[in-house]
Amino acid sequence: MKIFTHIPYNRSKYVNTTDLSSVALNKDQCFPQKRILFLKTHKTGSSTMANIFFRYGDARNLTFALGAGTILGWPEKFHIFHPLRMFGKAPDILCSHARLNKEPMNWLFPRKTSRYVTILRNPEDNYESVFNFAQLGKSFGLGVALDSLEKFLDKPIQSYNHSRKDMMMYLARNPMMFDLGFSFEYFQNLTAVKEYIQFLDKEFDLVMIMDYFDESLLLMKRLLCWDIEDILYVKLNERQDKEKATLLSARVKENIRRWNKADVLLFDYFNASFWRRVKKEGPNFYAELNTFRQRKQEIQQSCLINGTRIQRAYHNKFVKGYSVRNDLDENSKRLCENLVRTENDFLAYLRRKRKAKLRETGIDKLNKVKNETGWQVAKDLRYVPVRARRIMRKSFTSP
Ligand SMILES: Nc1ncnc2c1ncn2[C@@H]1O[C@H](COP(=O)(O)OS(=O)(=O)O)[C@@H](OP(=O)(O)O)[C@H]1O
Repeated sequence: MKIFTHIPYNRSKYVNTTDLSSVALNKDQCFPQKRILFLKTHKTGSSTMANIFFRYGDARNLTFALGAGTILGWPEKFHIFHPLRMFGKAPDILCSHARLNKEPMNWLFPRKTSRYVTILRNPEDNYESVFNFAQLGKSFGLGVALDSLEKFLDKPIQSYNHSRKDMMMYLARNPMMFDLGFSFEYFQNLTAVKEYIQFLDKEFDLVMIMDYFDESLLLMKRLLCWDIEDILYVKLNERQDKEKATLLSARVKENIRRWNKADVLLFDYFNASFWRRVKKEGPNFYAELNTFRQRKQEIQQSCLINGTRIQRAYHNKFVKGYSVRNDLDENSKRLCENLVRTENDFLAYLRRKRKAKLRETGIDKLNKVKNETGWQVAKDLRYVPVRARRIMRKSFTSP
């Protein structure tokens, strides 16, 4: 069976997209944008997003900013040296967990020629998911049972100990603002929170909302001048039902909001601006949304066997996964497998691909110090020192 109708990308069809400022375009014309910084926030559907970027970039041989693992220096603020070891050329796409740091990011992804995108989720569900994923109950000595969140919120930590070894503790309050580079010391400072949100508004070309994933993707598609085929996806990294606290009481929800007030202000601000933006897109937005949803359903039905299975996402984390149908032609099989590929697996593949590319250019050889055996292997240029007396005599003879 053949599934994907996507016309293979034809580079010559488009002008060089690195600097569009001098290109005159008709009103309806645009060029696919391929230089993207996706600021990956925790538990916001960001792995589903990363999968979209991985597939887009891989198909076009774009370069990714890659770290050694899933993160790029997180929880430290992003620094150029985090992806440096994987450099061959400036990356086209960054979509691994990296904590926002304006200057190095703007240097690596110039604002004029790149698009900045991130994603948020309503703070109640986001925090519940983060708390569970990061096993914060365990870190705070409250166990891993689903009620550990409620217990924690009854008496949350008063001060933060930066020296704790448990990295996930950094997500204990306002996880989205933390990922977006906001510092703890300002978490309880309303003026600072509001100012930082204004800064983020200027820094990002699009802030997606996970709760409206399809609408968000469509806005992104339009911003990046992509095709519907480029934003097809299946939901990745979904917790198993037994790990979800489905019925949070009104009290727990309210406490989540109070404890994560900076995230609440962040979400409310961008949720409102999101809907203003959708409204500006006009009625054809919803027609395209329908087309997208139909196509997404088609792809999911054609690619996957009904139902989910348990899949390892990280070393000790198991999430809902999928099985690809076994009656597909080779090309469709590969595309379907990529659609459901875990982040770690995709990253490992991209690192291998990068390494092979560097080897081709010779760059990786330059970095390697070859094991050398010593100069004794040949004797003809053997070192024979001139004795001091003979040099003296020679240097006094006239030319
Ligand atoms: N498309 C779409 N729509 C709605 N929800 C989605 C989608 N994709 C992922 N998810 C949910 O996002 C949660 C995982 O988020 P991340 O991938 O960002 O997690 S991680 O920080 O990278 O580990 C995880 O939430 P929980 O299941 O509540 O933990 C996923 O179910």
